[in-house]
Amino acid sequence: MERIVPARTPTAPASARRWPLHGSAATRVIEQWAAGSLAPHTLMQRAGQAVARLARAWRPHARHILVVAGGGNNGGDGWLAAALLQQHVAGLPGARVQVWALGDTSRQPPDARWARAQALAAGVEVIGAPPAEAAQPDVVIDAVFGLGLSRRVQGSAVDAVHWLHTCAAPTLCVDLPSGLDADSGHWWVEAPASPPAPRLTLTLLTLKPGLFTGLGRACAGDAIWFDDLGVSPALAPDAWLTLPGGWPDVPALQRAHASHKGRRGDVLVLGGQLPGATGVGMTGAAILAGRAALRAGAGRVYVGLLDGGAPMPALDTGQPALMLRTAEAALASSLPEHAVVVAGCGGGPAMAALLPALLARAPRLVLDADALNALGPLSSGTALPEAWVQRRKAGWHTVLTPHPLEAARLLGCDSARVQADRLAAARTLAERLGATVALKGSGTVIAAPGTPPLVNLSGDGLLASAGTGDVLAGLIGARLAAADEATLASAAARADAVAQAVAAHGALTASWRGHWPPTATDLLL
Ligand SMILES: NC(=O)C1=CN([C@@H]2O[C@H](COP(=O)(O)OP(=O)(O)OC[C@H]3O[C@@H](n4cnc5c(N)ncnc54)[C@H](OP(=O)(O)O)[C@@H]3O)[C@@H](O)[C@H]2O)[C@@H](O)CC1
Ligand SMILES: Nc1ncnc2c1ncn2[C@@H]1O[C@H](COP(=O)(O)OP(=O)(O)O)[C@@H](O)[C@H]1O
Repeated sequence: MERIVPARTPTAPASARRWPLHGSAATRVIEQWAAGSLAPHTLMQRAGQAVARLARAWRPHARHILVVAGGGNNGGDGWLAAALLQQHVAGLPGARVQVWALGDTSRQPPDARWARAQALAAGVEVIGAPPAEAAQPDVVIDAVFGLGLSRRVQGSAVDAVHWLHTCAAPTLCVDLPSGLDADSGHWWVEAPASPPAPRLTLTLLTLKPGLFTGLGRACAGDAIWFDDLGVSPALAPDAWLTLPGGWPDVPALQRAHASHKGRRGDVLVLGGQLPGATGVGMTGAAILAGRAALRAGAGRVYVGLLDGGAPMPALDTGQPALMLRTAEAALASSLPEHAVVVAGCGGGPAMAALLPALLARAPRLVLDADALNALGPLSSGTALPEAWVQRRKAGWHTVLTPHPLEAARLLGCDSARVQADRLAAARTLAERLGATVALKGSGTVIAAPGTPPLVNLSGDGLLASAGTGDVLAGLIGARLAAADEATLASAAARADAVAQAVAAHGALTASWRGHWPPTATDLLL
């Protein structure tokens, strides 16, 4: 059994911290393959044992244990855990193991029927409704739905799932929090996704993508544990969960004595509309991206501001090393050809006019915010603009960093649709544009053509404030600027590089100990 969340900060090389993610279809194949080579009920026995072991380790003094068991094999895991916990607490004062049984037991699959028989033989108490408020259990085990849920919850299970998500007792979820879609992190029931009590999830056999993106992290609780039930899946993963370290590599920079700023890579940020005639300024966004690129080790960082008729600031007093200029001046130079261009942060509508030149000139281009909005819908029914075709032919690198609404605009749908299947949304955009896509949010998904997507493990809700996306864009710019062309040769390598920057960005809040949540500027201190 391994704890995946909270993650330990990696010190190992980039590839050391990655775990295969298998969706429901792949997990079924693995389950069938394993079940075929093991004695009957072995997998469920191992699953029930793992659940009981973790429940005891987490709440060693629990005497009143409630298992909420559904009608399928997820419920089976719960029934077996109840049998084992009953044996453990039997004879202790106040001991009580109850199973709130849902579903039609006459339709239980064979493994679950066997597990239920074990529990009844062990003497667990079966109940048909939740315990009264006054008799709150010390710990609850959520075994209503696991892998078998792929549509809206119906019937009596609705109330049970709602109860589970509002009850005040610590809750251990078996395989998946009931209500969560294993593949997408979509939530299939009307109930608060963030429960009030401490909870953890023990996922079994495989790690499922839905636990780590969308609403997965919010529903799964403070910790996610994994038990492979002794089975090593010989099946290619649908995606990878990543926590790459190794960047920025400060010791390597210290060792590079003969280095100079020209070797560390240049970044040009284009955006940051100044408050001109419209009175609306977004200069800070470009400054944040520039500061982040500099902080992360880029040798020279230029910020080209969209002037909008307002006077240019002479410098960024917080980071005077940033070289400020107008966007026009930046574009009149050769910077777009040789620097990594990060375009769009606070760019406003003026970004649209600059975009064609950037697409045609910048071999390494990161498109964020208003640069994405300026792209317009790139729905599959229409031909891609010629500039995209040419970029692909030339093997140029484009990174898109949409948040869900920006992704929805690009896909011509709404953000709920994007959030309902973040992996699919990121993959679609990446394949369509031949680009690397970082779909931001809880569990940022990094997708590139022809390679399984990556789901980032670092970061948390402390990042949910204005400007943190600009910081990420700057970090990605710096990461690309640090790479020589050979190391970005494949789509998978480019995705890895972007994933390193996303992981470093998420890690910025991990050590935050301030009284207040950090602002985007605080992240760069
Ligand atoms: N076999 C083994 O040895 C191992 C199994 N393992 C465990 O099995 C789990 C998968 O079990 P599973 O395939 O039986 O699915 P599960 O999550 O229990 O759901 C099925 C039940 O839910 C019901 N139901 C579904 N949708 C519904 C809805 N919308 N609204 C209402 N009801 C709905 C459905 O009812 P039905 O659709 O049949 O009417 C049925 O009763 C997996 O997550 C893991 O915990 C692992 O430990 C490995 C070893
Ligand atoms: N709950 C969360 N968990 C992890 N990361 C988050 C969460 N909320 C926001 N973030 C991250 O914060 C950043 C916000 O970016 P964005 O929405 O573009 O903000 P802005 O445009 O104001 O800079 C993204 O990198 C996103 O992944």
